[in-house]
Amino acid sequence: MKLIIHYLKNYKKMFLLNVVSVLGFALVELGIPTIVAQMIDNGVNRGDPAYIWKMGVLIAAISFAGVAGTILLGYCCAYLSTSVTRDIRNDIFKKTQEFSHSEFHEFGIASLITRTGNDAFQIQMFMNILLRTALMTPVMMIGSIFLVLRASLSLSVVILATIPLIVGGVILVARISEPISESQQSSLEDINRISKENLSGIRVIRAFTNDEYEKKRFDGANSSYMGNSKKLFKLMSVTQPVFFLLMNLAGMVIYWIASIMLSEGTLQIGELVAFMDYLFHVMFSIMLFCLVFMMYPKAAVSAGRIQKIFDAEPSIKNPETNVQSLDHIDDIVFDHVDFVYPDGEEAVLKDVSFSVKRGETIAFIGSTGSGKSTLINLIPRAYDVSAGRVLMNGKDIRTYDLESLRRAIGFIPQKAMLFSGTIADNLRFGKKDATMEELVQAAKTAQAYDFIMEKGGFEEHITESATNVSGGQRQRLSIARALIRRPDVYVFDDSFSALDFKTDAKLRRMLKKETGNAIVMVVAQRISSIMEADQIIVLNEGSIVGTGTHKELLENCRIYREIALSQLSEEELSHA
Ligand SMILES: Nc1ncnc2c1ncn2[C@@H]1O[C@H](COP(=O)(O)OP(=O)(O)OP(=O)(O)O)[C@@H](O)[C@H]1O
Repeated sequence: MKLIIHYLKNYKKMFLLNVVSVLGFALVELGIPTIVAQMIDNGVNRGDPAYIWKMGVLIAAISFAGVAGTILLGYCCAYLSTSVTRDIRNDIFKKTQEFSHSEFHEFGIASLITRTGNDAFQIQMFMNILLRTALMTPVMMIGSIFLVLRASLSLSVVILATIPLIVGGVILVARISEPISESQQSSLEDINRISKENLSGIRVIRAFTNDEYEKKRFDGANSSYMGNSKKLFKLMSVTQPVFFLLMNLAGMVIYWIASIMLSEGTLQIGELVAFMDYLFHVMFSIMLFCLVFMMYPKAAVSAGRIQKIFDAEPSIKNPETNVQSLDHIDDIVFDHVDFVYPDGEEAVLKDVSFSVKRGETIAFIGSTGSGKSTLINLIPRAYDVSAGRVLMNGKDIRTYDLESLRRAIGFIPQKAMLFSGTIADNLRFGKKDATMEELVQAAKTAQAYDFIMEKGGFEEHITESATNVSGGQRQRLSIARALIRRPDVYVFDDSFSALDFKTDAKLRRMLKKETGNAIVMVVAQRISSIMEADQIIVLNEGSIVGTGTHKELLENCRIYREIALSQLSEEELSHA
């Protein structure tokens, strides 16, 4: 509720209109039975057609006002519920943009998608009912109970005795349904996660003929969702008839008492008609109240899950005071850096120190899992160091404005990620206003120009998940995308791995010219990709075990020599 009220504050005028339409609606609904009662008792019973006509016209006029009020109410509810849901979705998206890797890891992508889609939708449904009924129910209930009491005190006793039974039942149903709703949402999350994994990994699944296993896995999650939904439906299907039964029993008792009162002359027929109308309104209000109450647990679970996103504090953020913009990067220094993943126990990087300055190329090599990607991920602050410091221009990178820091870095990730759209759109992701000349130049340097032309040019479409380009083509496009930015620092995280040796060599030669005055940081598995670097760092289990040029390392670093020997012939090595 706190979440909904918070967002409703932005729509005060519309909310006020909603309140007015509710009051109008209630006035009409409660006014008509009183007029009908007078029409029967003073017009029909006394045979006064003029009075009947007068009252008839009044009822028609009020009914029209009622219709207008109902339409207005529907409009206000739809407007408010859809607008608030849109705002919630926008804010979830905005918030997740601030998340660092840790928060994505903590929530999980499938869960974030479910929260943005289904959870927000649950709130929309709930709000729609809430806005119709939350205001109307108390007004109608209080108004009709007052009128019922005024019409006949003895008949009212029956209604007043029924209300606590219904309200108690509603509270019980809500208590039972809350944990079921929670499990239902989490099984929906499992369905989303498995679907996502299956659809994006369909080739691997087929190659390993795991279709059956995956079908079972999906069926498991789907059946669990069905089981929870069935429990909720069962609960509702028992609840509604029980409520109706209670209402009908109350109605029967009322008719029985009323028949005695009519025969004694203590009740008039018009009063009975009005009374039954009020009774209907009391019961109808309670029914609506029940509906809100039954939807509440589901919406509360969804709101709680969304609130958790809003409450999550991004672990990487701008400094609170003295934020400095980083307009250029002259050097990068790692000063005794240690790093432990948030959910890890052991340090993945241990006492790592090195420095690199403009115009230099530094390379990182080491066995898989030695910490190369982790190390370079510290540069754009995907994570922050656990101990030590990363310095740029002599200052800790945590003192710089995060956006300006990331703008100065051209990061080419291990897994090349392209977006659906044209090739030009993807390249301009690096620089929105890049000219065609800039696109061509970057594509040529990244050795992508020829295949772009073969594919039909820069306006050719990249499909979802970039399935219409090969792994090597994806890598070259993501290199071109970074080149367009002309950043101060290039970070290549194993970005040449899918290229053949010839293209790799040609690309590096072209890159050298393009990146001349920048800092270039390269992670690679191939010695040939890094042997010309000014400085090579050899990592082993998170620690630096060698630093130097290719030649120096061949002489004094055993691990480097072993890697080199496994890839190059003695002859190639002797020419190094
Ligand atoms: N998000 C994470 N959470 C916890 N541990 C992680 C995470 N990412 C990586 N690791 C662990 O950190 C260590 C270093 O991983 P990293 O990816 O940096 O190695 P790498 O040298 O780049 O390996 P590769 O050459 O295979 O890419 C590994 O033991 C890995 O399991």
